[in-house]
Amino acid sequence: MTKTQEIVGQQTVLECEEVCRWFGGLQALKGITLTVKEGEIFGLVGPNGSGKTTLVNAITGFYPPQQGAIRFLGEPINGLRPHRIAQKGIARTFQNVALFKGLSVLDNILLGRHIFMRPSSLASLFYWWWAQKEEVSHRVKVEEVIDLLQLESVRDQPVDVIPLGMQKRVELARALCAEPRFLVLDEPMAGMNQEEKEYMVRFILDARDAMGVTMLLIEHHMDVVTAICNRAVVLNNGEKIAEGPTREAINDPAVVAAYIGKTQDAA
Ligand SMILES: Nc1ncnc2c1ncn2[C@@H]1O[C@H](COP(=O)(O)OP(=O)(O)OP(=O)(O)O)[C@@H](O)[C@H]1O
Repeated sequence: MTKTQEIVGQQTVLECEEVCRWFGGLQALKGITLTVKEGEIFGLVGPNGSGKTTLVNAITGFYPPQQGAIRFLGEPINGLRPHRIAQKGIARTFQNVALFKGLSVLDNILLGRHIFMRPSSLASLFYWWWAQKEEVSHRVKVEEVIDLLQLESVRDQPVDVIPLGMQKRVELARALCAEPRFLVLDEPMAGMNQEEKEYMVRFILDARDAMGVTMLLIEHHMDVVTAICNRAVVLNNGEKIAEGPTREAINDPAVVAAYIGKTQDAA
């Protein structure tokens, strides 16, 4: 048994049941059902335009589903605003790097703590001693994550001057600082070279092991998906066409046909 299989628990963290989403006349999700267990790295794959990001946007509240149910730790979350879903323990990274240019790596990571910060800056002004204490606890978590993802050498640099591979790592760090129970990674290796990909794989596994976070991974690099995902679901044209242990799911004849079909369309 591999290390990955050993740490998968029995508790269901995320359930999607018959999730549907339309954009005007286009049905981007056609009744998607899936279940993610505690400790899993769950792969979500499929050709371009198959509905992966739409499903992630449904889970994280950006585009709530118009039909179906999404439950997090048994509690319905569809219909909640994105910030409420984040406060319940779901964090995400974005397909395109979404960092605050001009701010340092450290400040970008600190922003991951915003879900724990109190809304009243007035209270902080009067109770400055209390605010200082709070600031120290945020810093402690941030330092832990900087250490885990080996970002020490770039912590004070503006985020836009560091290489893309590191920017993606900063995004991962910011998401981990929210101490999520469930983390959605939307193409964390896009645009990376082989060496950067290998580093990122290591950091994702380290984060899962050190922080016990369950993950949903969208990824086009099939070598990465087979290496680190316990199970996977494959989408095509908004439908689930395969599901199961990763290697079995992505070698399913329907999946091979879907990818070949896309290649021919593009030719
Ligand atoms: N905001 C939107 N408005 C209109 N159509 C959208 C919107 N978001 C997604 N779509 C459409 O929904 C379908 C699924 O798109 P989605 O981005 O979820 O696919 P994907 O599998 O994530 O693709 P990729 O791998 O290229 O990121 C596509 O046809 C897309 O054009």
